[in-house]
Order: sequence, then structure tokens, then C-alpha cells
Amino acid sequence: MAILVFGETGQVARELAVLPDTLCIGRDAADLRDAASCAAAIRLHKPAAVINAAAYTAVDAAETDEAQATLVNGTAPGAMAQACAALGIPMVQISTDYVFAGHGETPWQPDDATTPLGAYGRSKLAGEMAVRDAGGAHAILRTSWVVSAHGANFVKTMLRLGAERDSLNVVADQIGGPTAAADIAAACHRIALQLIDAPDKTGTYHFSGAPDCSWADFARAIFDEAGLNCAVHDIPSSDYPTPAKRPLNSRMDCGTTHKTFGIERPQWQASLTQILKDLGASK
Ligand SMILES: NC(=O)C1=CN([C@@H]2O[C@H](COP(=O)(O)OP(=O)(O)OC[C@H]3O[C@@H](n4cnc5c(N)ncnc54)[C@H](OP(=O)(O)O)[C@@H]3O)[C@@H](O)[C@H]2O)C=CC1
Ligand SMILES: Cc1cn([C@H]2C[C@H](O)[C@@H](COP(=O)(O)OP(=O)(O)O[C@H]3O[C@@H](C)C(=O)[C@@H](O)[C@H]3O)O2)c(=O)[nH]c1=O
Ligand SMILES: [Mg+2]
Repeated sequence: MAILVFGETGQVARELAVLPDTLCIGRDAADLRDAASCAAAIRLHKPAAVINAAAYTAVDAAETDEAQATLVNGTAPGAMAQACAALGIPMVQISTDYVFAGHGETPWQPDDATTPLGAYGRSKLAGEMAVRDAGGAHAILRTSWVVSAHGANFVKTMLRLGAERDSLNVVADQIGGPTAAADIAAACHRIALQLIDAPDKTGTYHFSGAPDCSWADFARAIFDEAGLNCAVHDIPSSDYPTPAKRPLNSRMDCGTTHKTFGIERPQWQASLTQILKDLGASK
């Protein structure tokens, strides 16, 4: 029996598609703006587990489109979780560091208070609560700063800008863990398989690449690895105004993910090397 994956074109979904026994479905089969169609897809396929890798991920656009973001990130995962609970199968819901307010410097624990700063974070938090409320076996896996060779992400933006410019201003006061989509897909897959046999592992977990760094540090690593001559100037977030406010402290303690599932924090440098190789952008 297969693991049903919501998402086909996304960064994480594309990496799940190459893992064993996954069936990925896109918006033509289940549109997350239509929660009932998501529940129906689960009842149709009767999978062994569900991984939801689809989401409204445009952080700034969500500020003026919160109703849609909430339908996709909140209501749809809730309907999926209810369908899973009714069938007695586990669900893995991917969530985000943006559920945290981001004060202080201490890594967030999974049970720390959540206080999103923006609409995207609020919509993802609504999804977390709806999945928990459905009452079935589940893992909510919060990750951060997702990058891959596919789709839109910070690595691809830096490669583009770094080839065009001699220097770039990048925020240095937001600290978190860059995480490769391939590493997230592997973690979700392992967690889904473990939940099938051990539904008591249900809970909320963290998974991000190590070590924590700033976006500016990450940009420097990308330019170094790609052999691009582009100087990175550290700037505060206040010098890079955006519609949505981002958390400054996105550090997440991933200890319970290791203890419960045997999954360690991946080293982002190694994953970055692989991504640049896949893109043909290594120096
Ligand atoms: N990107 C990041 O930096 C981070 C992401 N996350 C979380 O990780 C998960 C995976 O993110 P990522 O792979 O980066 O996402 P992407 O932005 O790469 O892809 C989003 C996916 O969701 C699909 N989708 C969006 N709206 C709908 C809809 N209405 N109906 C059906 N499908 C829809 C998209 O399909 P289509 O192509 O048809 O639009 C696409 O497949 C998400 O839960 C996200 O919140 C967590 C932390 C950081
Ligand atoms: C392009 C650019 C960005 N930045 C900053 C803006 C921002 O604070 C940071 C990263 O930019 P992004 O557009 O990738 O940020 P963003 O889209 O907010 O990334 C987030 O996406 C959602 C989906 C998540 O869940 C989060 O974990 C996080 O990955 O870099 C600069 O400082 N200089 C630049 O030239
Ligand atoms: Mg983005």
C-alpha cells in the first residue's frame, strides 16, 4: 500500500516522488482550496499513510490573501486529518518556524508557545491545530528555510543575483537552519513508516538543517560553493522591508525528532553541495 502525498510540483513533493511507494497528487486531483476534494482523494486511494507537502508558501502575498492561505494551509489539512483518522491511518503535516514569534536566542522546543508574526504563520498554525483536533495518529513536522534544485527558493535567488551583481545586502539578524527538500522528504517518509507501526509516536516535532546561521552567512556559503564573486553585506531586517514580518530567532531544537524517530539534523553544507551539483552551478 502506498503513501499518498499531497503536492506534485513543490520542492518537498518532488523529492518525495522519488522515494519508494509514494503516490503524489497535484491540484488537478485535489485542490486544497476545496477541503472536501482532499478528504475524497484519501478515501479513494485508501493509502497506508498520508504526507501533506502542499501549501500556500508565498509569505508576503499571504498578508493580503489570508482567507485563501487559511483555506489551503488550515482547512484542507484539517479535512485530510479527519479522513485519515476515520480510516485509521497516520498523517504527516509539514509546518514551519514561522509559527514562532522569534524573540530571544534559545532554540524553540516543539511545545513552546506559538505566536505567528504574519498571515502565513497564522494559516500554518491553523493547520497544526486542525490536524491535532482530528484526533488521529499524526506527526506535525516543523521545518525551515527550504531549498532545493527545483522551484523558487533562496539558493536559486542568490545564484541569479550573485551572477548579476558585485555585492548584495542580506539580512544577518534572522537566524535559522537551512533545510534541503530532499532531507525533509526522507524524514517525512521515515516518520510516516514508523507511525504506521507505532501510532503512539504522534506529536509535534522539529527538523532543520545544521548549524544554525543567518541568511547572510548562508548567502556567503552559496557564493563560495558556486565560485561567484559577490560580496555579501550584513544588514538588519529593518533595512530590508517586506510586507510580512519574519522571526529573528528561527532556531529549532530537533532533539525529540532524534530521540523518537532516530532522525538527526542534516548538515546543510553537504546538501547545498548536492543542490549546486544538480543545478550544474558548482565551481
Ligand atoms: N519553502 C519554505 O521555505 C518552507 C516550507 N515549509 C513547508 O514545507 C511544505 C513544503 O513546502 P515547499 O515544498 O517549499 O512548497 P513549494 O512552494 O515548493 O510548493 C507548494 C506546493 O503546494 C501546492 N499547492 C499550493 N496551493 C495548492 C492548492 N490550492 N491545491 C493543491 N496544491 C497546492 C503547489 O502546487 P502548484 O504548483 O499547483 O501551485 C506546490 O506543489 C509546506 O507545508 C510549507 O509550508 C516550511 C518551512 C519553510
Ligand atoms: C533576495 C534577498 C532576500 N533577503 C532576505 C529576505 C528574507 O528575510 C530572507 C529569505 O528570503 P526568502 O524570500 O527566501 O524568505 P521567505 O520566503 O520568508 O522564506 C520562508 O518561506 C516560508 C515558506 C517558510 O516557511 C520559512 O521557513 C522561510 O523559508 O532573505 C535579503 O536580505 N536580501 C536579498 O537580496
Ligand atoms: Mg519564499
